[in-house]
Amino acid sequence: VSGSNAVGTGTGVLGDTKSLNTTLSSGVYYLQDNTRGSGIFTYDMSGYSFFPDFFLPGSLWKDSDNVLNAAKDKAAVDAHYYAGVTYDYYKNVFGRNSYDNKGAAIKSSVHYSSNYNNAFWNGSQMVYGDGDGTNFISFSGGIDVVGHELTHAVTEKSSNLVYQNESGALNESLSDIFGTLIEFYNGKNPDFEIGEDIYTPGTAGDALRSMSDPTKYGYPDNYSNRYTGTSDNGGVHTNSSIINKAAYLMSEGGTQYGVTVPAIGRDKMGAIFYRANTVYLTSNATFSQARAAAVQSAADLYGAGSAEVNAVNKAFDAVGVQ
Ligand SMILES: CCC(=O)Oc1c(C)cccc1C(=O)O
Ligand SMILES: [Ca+2]
Ligand SMILES: [Ca+2]
Ligand SMILES: [Zn+2]
Repeated sequence: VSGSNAVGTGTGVLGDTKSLNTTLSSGVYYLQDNTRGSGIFTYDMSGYSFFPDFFLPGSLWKDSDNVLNAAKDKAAVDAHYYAGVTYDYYKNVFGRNSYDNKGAAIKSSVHYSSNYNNAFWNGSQMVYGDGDGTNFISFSGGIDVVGHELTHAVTEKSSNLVYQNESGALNESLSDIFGTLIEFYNGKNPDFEIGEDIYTPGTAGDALRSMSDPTKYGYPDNYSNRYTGTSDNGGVHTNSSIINKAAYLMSEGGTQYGVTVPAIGRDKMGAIFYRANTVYLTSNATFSQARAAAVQSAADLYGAGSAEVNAVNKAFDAVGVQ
């Protein structure tokens, strides 16, 4: 909408208060943030569940008084706010202007379908279900989830890794890696777990996936244990854990299967994977090619014989990827 920039307040999925960039137009406030790129726009799908995709993005979220503290506001508040944090991360850390590096508008729809236990990037926008309330609550309540979804768009505009088999697992891992780095950038209860804030509200301490110990949830932490079947596009949400573990080890250090990996820290790990995604990886990359891309990226950034290059090699050794 055309109008004037405003700042509202909102209550998030977890009950936390945050300020929101909104737009005032003809006496109505909209979740339209004009301060970032070509804007961040959050829409309402109102839980409509009959062929919902036909109705995406839904209606631009409107509010009467710029105070978004109602129950139905929470998912929209977090989708909007965390999209802004994700924009800020890519802009401030890598100088990237939105997911396409050309300031593309960022669109999110919340209350997609009903009891919908998923979140996804549909090729044009982010879409968030509210969960069934037992297995999941509103997906936009997890900053690592929001960062994960928008990173699918970054990847699509960069390596464009094909969403199946090893390239698909790499695609998924990049989303988990940057979803996590965005969670650390935001600075509130950061961890190397995925989706912990919106998974099983009745159970504390669990998550969808763990980067530090994938086996906690039955996922592989080495290439020899990879899934080779056809479900989930050839195990993209399973085999991603192999690369997630390598990224975790590079960042935090550790030893597994007799291989000790020295820590280089989150920022350098992020810089290496960002350069791999934007400079070296091709759409059909294998895990082995991802290792080569990460090694080359580390060499470019820190020198061929650097401690960072050594850490990358050791991390991929530790997960059995040559
Ligand atoms: C951490 C975010 C995530 O994994 O979202 C998905 C879910 C919950 C189900 C199916 C696909 C995705 C995805 O975005 O890969
Ligand atoms: Ca997390
Ligand atoms: Ca839980
Ligand atoms: Zn994903």
